[in-house]
Order: sequence, then C-alpha cells, then structure tokens
Amino acid sequence: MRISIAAIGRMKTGPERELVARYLERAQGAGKPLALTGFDVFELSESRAGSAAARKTEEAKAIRAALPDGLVVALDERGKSLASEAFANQLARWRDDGRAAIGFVIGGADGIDPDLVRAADLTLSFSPMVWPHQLVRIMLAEQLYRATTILSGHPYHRGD
Ligand SMILES: C[S@@+](CC[C@H](N)C(=O)[O-])C[C@H]1O[C@@H](n2cnc3c(N)ncnc32)[C@H](O)[C@@H]1O
Repeated sequence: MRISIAAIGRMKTGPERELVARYLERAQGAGKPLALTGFDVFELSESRAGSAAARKTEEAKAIRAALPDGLVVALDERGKSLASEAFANQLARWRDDGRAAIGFVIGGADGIDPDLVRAADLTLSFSPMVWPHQLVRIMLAEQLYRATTILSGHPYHRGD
C-alpha cells in the first residue's frame, strides 16, 4: 500500500524539511517488509485566488490531481483523535483490506476545502489546537514512522 502526503504550501530548505525527510526515509525502510511503500510528499502551491473559498476549491483540485487513486485522510483539528497504536492498526487494516493507496492531505493557511474534508475516508486531528502546516507535516511524518515501528515491533515506540 502506497502512502503519500499532499501538502499545500512550501516548506523552506532547513531543519523542518530535513526532519520530514528523515522520518519518511526511516518509514520507507521500516515499511518495506510491512508492504507499506511510497511515503512521498506532493508539495502544492497555495492558490492566489481572490477569496478563501476560491483558494480552497483550487487547492482541492490540485490535491485530487496529485494524489494516486485511493483512500483520503484529511488532517483537520476538528477531526478524530487516534492513539498512535490505533493509527498504526488502522493503516494495517487498510493494507490487509487490499487498499492500494492512502493520501494524507494537509491544508494551507485557509484550511482544506469542506467538500474534500466531507468526502475523506478519515479526518484526523492532532489536537483541537491549530498548528502551522509545517509542524503538521513533521508530526504526520513522525507518526507514519512510529506506525511502521509499532507494526514491526521495533523498540522506537515504547508504548504501555
Ligand atoms: C494553519 S492550518 C489552517 C487553519 C485554517 N484556518 C482552518 O480553519 O483549517 C494548516 C493546515 O494544518 C493542518 N492542521 C492544523 N492544525 C491541525 C490539527 N490540530 N490537527 C490536524 N491537522 C491540523 C490542517 O490540514 C490545516 O488545513
């Protein structure tokens, strides 16, 4: 099962970008024997349309075009909160159901188009607080890596 992240907004070269790359590289290594592959990032430009609604519509179009056909997980503070083990188990269930791909969507400054959020297979929250998209990308990359270590029994995750 191929895992991708579609993110609106650029992440400058520097420590944040390096951290995402490092976690995703580790996830790739640990994910391979688990049939979890890909871990690509599609970085999409913020729309310059005149209204927030128009920007989100345009960004949603770019997100749909970038992601491979498959499940969509929208990152949104109003979404469902999952423990790391539950997140890892959800990924494993989708893989075992024969799903080919999952696309994780991180919005830009305006958030994600509501139609895309409604249509998503899961809306995932990292707390009710709003985080900058760069931090959300880092946290998601880390949780994807952590999920691969939970599923493979690697000591990185020391749960109860
Ligand atoms: C700066 S936030 C946008 C906030 C926007 N004003 C809104 O109402 O959604 C940028 C993106 O980061 C992600 N994000 C921010 N906080 C989050 C959280 N607590 N949980 C999950 N994703 C979050 C969402 O994908 C959001 O679209």
